Amino acid sequence: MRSSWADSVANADNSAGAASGSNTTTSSGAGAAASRPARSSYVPPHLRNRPPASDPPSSSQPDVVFAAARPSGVSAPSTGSRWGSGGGGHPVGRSGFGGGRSVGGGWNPRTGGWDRDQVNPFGNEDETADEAFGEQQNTGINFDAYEDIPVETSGDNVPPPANTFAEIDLGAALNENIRRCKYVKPTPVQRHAIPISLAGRDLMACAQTGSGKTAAFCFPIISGIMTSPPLQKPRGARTVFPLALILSPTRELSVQINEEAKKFAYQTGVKVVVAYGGAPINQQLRELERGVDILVATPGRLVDLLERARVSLSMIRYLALDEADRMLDMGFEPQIRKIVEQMDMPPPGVRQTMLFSATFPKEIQRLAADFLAKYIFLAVGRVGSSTDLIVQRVEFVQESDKRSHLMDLLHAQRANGVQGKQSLTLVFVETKKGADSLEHWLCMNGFPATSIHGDRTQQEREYALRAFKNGQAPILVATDVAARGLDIPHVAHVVNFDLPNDIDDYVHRIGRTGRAGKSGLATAFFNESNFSMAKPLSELMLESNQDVPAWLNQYAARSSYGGGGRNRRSGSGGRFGGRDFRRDNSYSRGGGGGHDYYGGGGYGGGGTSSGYGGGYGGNIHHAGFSSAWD
Ligand SMILES: Nc1ncnc2c1ncn2[C@@H]1O[C@H](COP(=O)(O)OP(=O)(O)OP(=O)(O)O)[C@@H](O)[C@H]1O
Repeated sequence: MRSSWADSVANADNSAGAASGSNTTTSSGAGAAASRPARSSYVPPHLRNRPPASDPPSSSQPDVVFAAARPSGVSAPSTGSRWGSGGGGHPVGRSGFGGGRSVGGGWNPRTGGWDRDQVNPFGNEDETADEAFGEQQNTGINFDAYEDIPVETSGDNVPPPANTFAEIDLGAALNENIRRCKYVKPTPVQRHAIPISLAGRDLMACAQTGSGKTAAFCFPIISGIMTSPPLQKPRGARTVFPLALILSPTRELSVQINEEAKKFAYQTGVKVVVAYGGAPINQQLRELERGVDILVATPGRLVDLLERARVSLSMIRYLALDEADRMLDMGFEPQIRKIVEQMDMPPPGVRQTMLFSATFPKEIQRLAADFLAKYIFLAVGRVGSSTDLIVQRVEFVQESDKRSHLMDLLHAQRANGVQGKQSLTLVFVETKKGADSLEHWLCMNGFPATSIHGDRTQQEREYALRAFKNGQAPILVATDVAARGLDIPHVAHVVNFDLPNDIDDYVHRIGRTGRAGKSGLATAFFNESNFSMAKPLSELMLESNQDVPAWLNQYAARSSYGGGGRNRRSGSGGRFGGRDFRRDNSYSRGGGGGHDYYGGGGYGGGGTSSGYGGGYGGNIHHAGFSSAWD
């Protein structure tokens, strides 16, 4: 562990220790597991060791909270205040401008006019941006934590990384928004990915959760649209022609990317619109008709819009898939192929394609290559690794003891002040039913909780997320619908109440904490039913400098390779095996019609476009760090 962030991690560690130390329901070894006491009837922790009358469960708090977690007359989320009060043009990048809340708009440098529809996504933040900048530069964001991360790039003629935003020519308006976002310097994935994308190259990028991938694909898209000459868009009856498409697997993530992209695109003249399922399509159609350059969408809603001929992809110049491995796994692949290959989108090589995720199993990399042309592979940290900003704990908890154990953790957090006003806990469970039932049980026991899963209406999902973010319900019980991409400040603790079957899902889940250089805590409940996860979990923990319990190592030793789940860690032949699949000697696609390949990589010939010229160009940058990366 490095000293720059050791203190904060140690604090989290202490609280975790306190949180788990009080518990006697967990055993600490596989051997101990065998001699576990018989199941006892459950007594809520707050009633234990107390006279019955002295501490009755609160009856009012749960009801209030439970009611608060349900929508009633929910209003649409506010995206911020309206910008400015007067009309008239204003120079791009002018600081300290306005901050007013009345109707207004924003300067559109692309049309050279005033854009009435533009909303100031920075709200009042912008009023104080000037003072804040320089004084509170990214308070709480510890970039030193990322400095040592090994970076691997492979591909032909990789553009050099940039160390500062100033080195990258993103344009004045975008630079101003970066300043408003209080981003002082690029994160490692941004340093590498932005110059690659600005050079027009396709990219498959893998970087740890919370390391700034959203900006890494948004900045080049916005900058590219800003600097290119305006295209004459066809005048289809009611069809719109976006120039960029950003696809993400969940509605909430699409909403979040839209909000981020709107900030980055503010006063650039680049219009961002979001379309996702579960929300009224007519409202989204009206938004689209007002103009769209960047369309952020979930696949299902986009297919709907394409089939209604309300969106055409014929002018797409940029395609970004966030959580790309998820987008190309079995659930989504047919829809993605339909959108990308069977509609009117320009082919690879004509459009520019960027794929981003924190995890990228090799079999998915192989599929993804179909969407790319002569691409550069970028890995910041090992592919699929978790950041060591997250303190990971695994505790042996039998199914029947999980609720009691969770309550112990939550009580200890309260006692230790870890769950202060702004400190949030995200609890992952396997099923939607399980989420409902745990939420209800927590509320009944005095813990303000809400839940998010696929059986809740979109309104309920958005309401739950809002209640969680604003601390009204500081415990969110979630299925995997909340596992990827969501950037929620102040999530201090992620609890894997039910472990997933796939180590990549675990990486994304715990990645909801420990973001942007902050530390976080993740606790997993493990029992015999998670046997297949023992090995990948212990490997992952070891790799991210965590203490692996001896009993977990014993389970790992007993488990066979490849058992259960998509265990790419074991399958890829070693802890540090996850990287560009093209470097794998066994890479052979046999006679396919791919667009891009490495010459000499065992590719089976017959490609329809150019081979990967110039031989293999792999680079590994170690910023003063020698690891087992090689
Ligand atoms: N250069 C920067 N300086 C400061 N903060 C940044 C910078 N870039 C991004 N951030 C912040 O870091 C946080 C995480 O970024 P982001 O959500 O893009 O992560 P991610 O890599 O996409 O994570 P995930 O894999 O979970 O989707 C966000 O709050 C974002 O505003």
